[in-house]
Amino acid sequence: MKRALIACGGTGGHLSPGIALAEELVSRNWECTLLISNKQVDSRLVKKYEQFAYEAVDGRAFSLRPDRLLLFIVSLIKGTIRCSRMIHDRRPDVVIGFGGFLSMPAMLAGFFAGLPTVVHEANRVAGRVTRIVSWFARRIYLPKGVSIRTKRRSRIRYIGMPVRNEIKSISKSSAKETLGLNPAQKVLVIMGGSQGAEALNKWVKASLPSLAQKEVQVYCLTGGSETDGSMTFKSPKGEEVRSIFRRFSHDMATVLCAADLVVSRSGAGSIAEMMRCRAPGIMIPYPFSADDHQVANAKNFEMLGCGLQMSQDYLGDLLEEVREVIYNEWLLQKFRRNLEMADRADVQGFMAADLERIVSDSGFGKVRGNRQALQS
Ligand SMILES: CC(=O)N[C@H]1[C@@H](OP(=O)(O)OP(=O)(O)OC[C@H]2O[C@@H](n3ccc(=O)[nH]c3=O)[C@H](O)[C@@H]2O)O[C@H](CO)[C@@H](O)[C@@H]1O
Repeated sequence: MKRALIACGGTGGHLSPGIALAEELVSRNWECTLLISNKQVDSRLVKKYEQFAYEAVDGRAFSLRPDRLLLFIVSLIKGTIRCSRMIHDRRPDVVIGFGGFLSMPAMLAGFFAGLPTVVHEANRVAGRVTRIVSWFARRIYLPKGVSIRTKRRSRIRYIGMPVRNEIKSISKSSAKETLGLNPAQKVLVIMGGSQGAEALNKWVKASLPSLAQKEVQVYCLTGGSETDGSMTFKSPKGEEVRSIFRRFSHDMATVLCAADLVVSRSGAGSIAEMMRCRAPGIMIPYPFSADDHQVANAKNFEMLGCGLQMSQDYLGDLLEEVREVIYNEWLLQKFRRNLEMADRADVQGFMAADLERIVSDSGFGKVRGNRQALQS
C-alpha cells in the first residue's frame, strides 16, 4: 500500500482539493494523511470526511514586517521538525503541497527525508510557496496558461483544480426546494469563499428589499460568526420572497445548483465548483489577495465566458447588474454552456496516476533520487 502526506490546510481553497485528491488516492488503495491547520475553517470542512487521518500543525503566513518575519521563521522551523517526525512515523511515499503556509514545512521535511515532493497551484498567479518549492519539487501542477520561472520546465504539468466527489450537478428545482426556497422564483447565491466576505454580506443585506421587488430570493453564506437566519419579504405582486443566511454550508453542490446567479469572491475553489455545477457568476475579487491572484482568477472566468467580474470599488453598480443578468435567459444559457466546456473533469484521476508513476520511479533510492532531481 502506498502512502501520501497531503499538506492542504489553512483555507477551504487549499483543503478542498486536498480532500478531492485523497478521495481518489484512497479509491486506489492508498493511505492518506492530511495536514491541516488549527483554524475553524479547517475543522468545519473536515467534519464530513472522517475516513482520512488528519494532523493539525500551527503555522504563520509569510510577512516582511520584521516582528512577523521572525515569528514566521520560528514557526517554519518548528513545523519542519514536526513534519519530519510525522514522516518518520507515517512513512509516506510522497509529499503533496496545495500551497499556503502549511505546505512549506511539509515539503521541506519531505525533501530532507529524500521523498518525492509535488506542488499544486490553484490560482492564475503562482503563489510564493509554489515559486519557492519549484526548485526542488519533482512535479509542479499549474493551471493551463500560468507560467513560473524555473529551469525545470519538464516537471510542469498543466491541470485544473481537483473537485470533491460530492460536488455534482443536480436539478435546479430540487436544489431550491432542499434549501427551503421557492422553485418558481429566481435564486441569487452570495458567497465569499471559505470564510465569507464582509463587503458582500453588507451589500446583500442592503439590497434585500430591491431584490425582493424583482422576486429574487437570496441564499447567503456569511462565513465568520454571524448567526443563521431568514427573512421574508412581499413582492409587488404579493408573492412571498425568502432570504436565507447561513454561516457555512456542508452541501455546496445543492447551494450552487440552486443558484440562477452567484455573486462571489474569485477563489480558485469556488470557481472550479461553480464550473462543475454550471453556476454562472459575477465575481468580485478580494482586493487584498496575494499578487492580486483573485483579480487574475476573475478575469479568466470572464474571459472563458462563464460570467462577469467587477471590482469591489463598483459595488454601487452591482444591484443593477444582478437584476439585468438574472432575468437574461439567453445570457445565462450561454454562461452555462461555457461553464460546462471550462469544467476540467477528473483532475484528481490524472494527478493520482501521475503520483503513482512518480512514486514507482523514485523507488530506486530516495535520497539518491532527490540528489539527481536537483542536478537535472
Ligand atoms: C482570501 C484568499 O486569499 N482566499 C484564497 C483561498 O480561498 P478560500 O478558501 O477563501 O476560497 P475558495 O473559493 O478557493 O474555496 C472555498 C472552498 O470552501 C468550501 N466552502 C465554502 C463555503 C461554505 O459555506 N462551505 C464550503 O464548503 C467551498 O466548497 C470551496 O471548496 O484559497 C484559494 C485557493 O488557493 C484562493 O484562490 C483564494 O484567493
